Amino acid sequence: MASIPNLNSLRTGRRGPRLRGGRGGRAIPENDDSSHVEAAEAGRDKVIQQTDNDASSSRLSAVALGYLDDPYAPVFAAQGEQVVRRYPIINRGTYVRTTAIDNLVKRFLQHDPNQRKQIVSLGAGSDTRFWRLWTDAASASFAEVEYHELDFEANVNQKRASTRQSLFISDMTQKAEKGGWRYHLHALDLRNLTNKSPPPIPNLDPELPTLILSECCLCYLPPDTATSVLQYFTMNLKGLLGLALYEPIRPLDAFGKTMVSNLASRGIHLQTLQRYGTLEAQRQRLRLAGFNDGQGVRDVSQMYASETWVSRAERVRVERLEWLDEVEEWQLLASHYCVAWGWRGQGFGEAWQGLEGSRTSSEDRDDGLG
Ligand SMILES: C[S@@+](CC[C@H](N)C(=O)[O-])C[C@H]1O[C@@H](n2cnc3c(N)ncnc32)[C@H](O)[C@@H]1O
Repeated sequence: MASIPNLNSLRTGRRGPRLRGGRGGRAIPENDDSSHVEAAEAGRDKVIQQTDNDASSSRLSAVALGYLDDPYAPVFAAQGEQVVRRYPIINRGTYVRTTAIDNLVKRFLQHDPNQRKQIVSLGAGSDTRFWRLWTDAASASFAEVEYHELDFEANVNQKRASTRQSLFISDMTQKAEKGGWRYHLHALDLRNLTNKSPPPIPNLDPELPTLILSECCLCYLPPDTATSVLQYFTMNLKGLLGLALYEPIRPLDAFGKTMVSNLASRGIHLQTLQRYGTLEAQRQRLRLAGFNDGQGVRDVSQMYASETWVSRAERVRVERLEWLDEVEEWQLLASHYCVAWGWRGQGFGEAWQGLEGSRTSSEDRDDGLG
């Protein structure tokens, strides 16, 4: 399998300046080099932080066209951002990805409804799921929830400012709190969770059944770091534990190669894409990271075609929203993204039962695709 350079090996910031041998064996600090490396690293982080603008503008487009019902999305749009109408295949993809993860989360919340639960959203960016779910929960009386969002400080500061400035959001957050739903926003570089002494995540309760979400987040980390981040949670949380992730797959076919090179031209190297490029590799990855009681994975194209994920009525509704004549392109795009889920503990097995439908082994083989 082709490999890409491990950019993380260039990171020196957390270790302090490297030393190199001077004349006579004297060690001198490599300050000049390390400041360049740090600047390059900060630049790469910034590019990754800004990927949230794409997520936010895709969400706005899908909401404006009626794919998603999300009154909270405009609150977190970048200041002055206009709704840019995305291509129909992008809007449909945003719809499937959002509703698929919602489905996994709601099943988790509905299972054993009197049990207090916890959700940890990695790289949450401008995601609005907390408020959307709370609106549902208020009518469906789901369990009490501790909802944690983690992201880089720059993104968290922006989100915190938006939540404070918007009366609508602060009002909903307060109402949610009265109803037992608490929102926690943490500025944290996830890579620091792999340190020997990781920073604490305030109010994270190790005893609660927990669902971890990574919607296009862990894919920006080197695969080993992504695994270590997951292991931080599998080791520190004691009870039921589940993970739902969404990320691109199949980098090796013609479409995949174009996807990789388009991203590279923007300075984005999706580091897990090569290693976890197939459905089976995603399944195995979850197993090895400690979600070893069960795993499931479907690509977005399979999800859209399955009643388990998108009901017939929803498909009819979605297909009336706008004309999509690039059916082949849709299939291609949608087969290059997947949602994977895995768990430890019986409760998740029950909550997520039957989600893969009638999976055949050939569907998972992905031969020639990834
Ligand atoms: C493509 S955005 C997705 C945002 C959101 N999950 C969504 O789907 O709408 C990726 C997010 O992951 C965050 N992220 C990536 N690497 C991270 C890291 N090492 N620590 C914290 N956040 C990270 C980025 O800052 C960004 O907000």
